Amino acid sequence: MSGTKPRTLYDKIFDAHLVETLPDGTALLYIDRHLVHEVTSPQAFEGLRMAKRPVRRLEGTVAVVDHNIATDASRYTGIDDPESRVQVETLERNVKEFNVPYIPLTDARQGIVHVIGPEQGLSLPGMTIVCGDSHTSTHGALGALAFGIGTSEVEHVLATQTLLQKRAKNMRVTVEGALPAGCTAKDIVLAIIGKIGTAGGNGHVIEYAGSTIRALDMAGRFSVCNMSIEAGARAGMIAPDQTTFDYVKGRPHAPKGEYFDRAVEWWKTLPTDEGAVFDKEVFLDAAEIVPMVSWGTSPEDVLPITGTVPNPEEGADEARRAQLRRMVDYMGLTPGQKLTDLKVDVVFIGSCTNSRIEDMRAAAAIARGRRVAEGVRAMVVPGSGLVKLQAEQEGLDAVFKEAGFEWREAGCSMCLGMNPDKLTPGQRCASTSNRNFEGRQGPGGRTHLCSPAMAAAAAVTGRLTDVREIAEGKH
Ligand SMILES: CC(C)[C@H](C(=O)O)[C@@H](O)C(=O)O
Ligand code: SF4
Repeated sequence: MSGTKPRTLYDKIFDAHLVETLPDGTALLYIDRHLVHEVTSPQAFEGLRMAKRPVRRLEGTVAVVDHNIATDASRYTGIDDPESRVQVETLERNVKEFNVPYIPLTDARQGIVHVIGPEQGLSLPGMTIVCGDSHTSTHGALGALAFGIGTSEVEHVLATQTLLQKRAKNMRVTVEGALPAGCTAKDIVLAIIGKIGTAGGNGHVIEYAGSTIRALDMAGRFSVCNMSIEAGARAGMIAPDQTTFDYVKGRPHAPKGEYFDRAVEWWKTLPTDEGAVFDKEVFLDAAEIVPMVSWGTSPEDVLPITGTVPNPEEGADEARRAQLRRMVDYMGLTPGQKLTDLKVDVVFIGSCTNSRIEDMRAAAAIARGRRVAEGVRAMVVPGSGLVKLQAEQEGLDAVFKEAGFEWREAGCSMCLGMNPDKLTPGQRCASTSNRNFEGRQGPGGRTHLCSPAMAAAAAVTGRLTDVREIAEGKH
């Protein structure tokens, strides 16, 4: 502990969970919540089995399937792909054998691990939260320390409920001012990564601060923290405030009554102290943010939708020029081409970045009374069964279906090519997910990351579109 020295949100949660510091300076941290999915857990359970160890703290652990499952009715009749099938069946066997709490496919609460954690109140402010998944940073939006771990660490947490960690450096990204029309949390985080690059957060935990961040609802905060890993950071966090407490209150696993009030008292002590020093600080003026879209194959290769495809020959050095040439080629682009001239084949609205009810509403607002353009496949994939139910209660499914969108079951879906929802080679997709790597949505697929409203706009016009034109009645 650092006595009266002003501390950051990250330092406070880290210190509160410190079991001991090893001679080499590595910290042993207590882990409050361990989320488990089918991709990164098989060898971890196998390790326990071989060592004849039980899961140390069952009530701190919860498992769900999300990556490998289909998002149509075929999900209930078995998985065709052998690798996917083995992963799902293995998880189901493991949770039975080890008694781990499990949310099965047939349960309305099933969904993407980073959507259901907060939704169920399993992820709470002040917690340490881990999962064998890089986008665990999402949960940091609650004012928690949440990060992805590798499979051997999954085994360590299962066995001991602790984790060995090196303390990260503190970085603060401050965004100030009112968000311009047509812009969302997704545009904020794409703009941040565009500015600091995919290595900008290396070795750091990012705290997002400033009036623009404070004004975001929880869904927006999850979107921002979700992509911290795309900026190279270990985790992303936002200080808990009234927005957080209101979100958490009444959730199934959140503390109740007097316990909730006591928890809030502690949560209120977590925000970074006045005078705490950050190792790195970045500032953004919200007024400069415009609806963003990625054009290349890395999340830092983003541009305002009003932009044009860069000319690789203008790259700073030969390495960058070669990289730009490759991206332009892979993405099937011509330098100087207007981004709004790019025709899309597929639109994907979903993923742990943008599949909450607020995202569904934002996309539906654009879809309402319009039609998906000829030849475009547009799919909407809610992040959980409960998001799906809520959207249906609000009539959003009808809005989407009338407009020609597919309305699917919850899962990771086309965010990554691990289940039947895939792009075919050469297909161009406007996607609300978080990664645009080569082949990410299927071999040869071309991904353009954007917000739900921007993705819906692309669906109805058939090309990348400035959502502000829709608001102006141009489409
Ligand atoms: C499958 C899993 C390990 C992976 C991750 O860690 O992020 C996936 O969720 C992803 O988004 O690429
Ligand atoms: S939705 Fe995408 S990013 Fe999120 S956990 Fe699933 S595969 Fe990973």
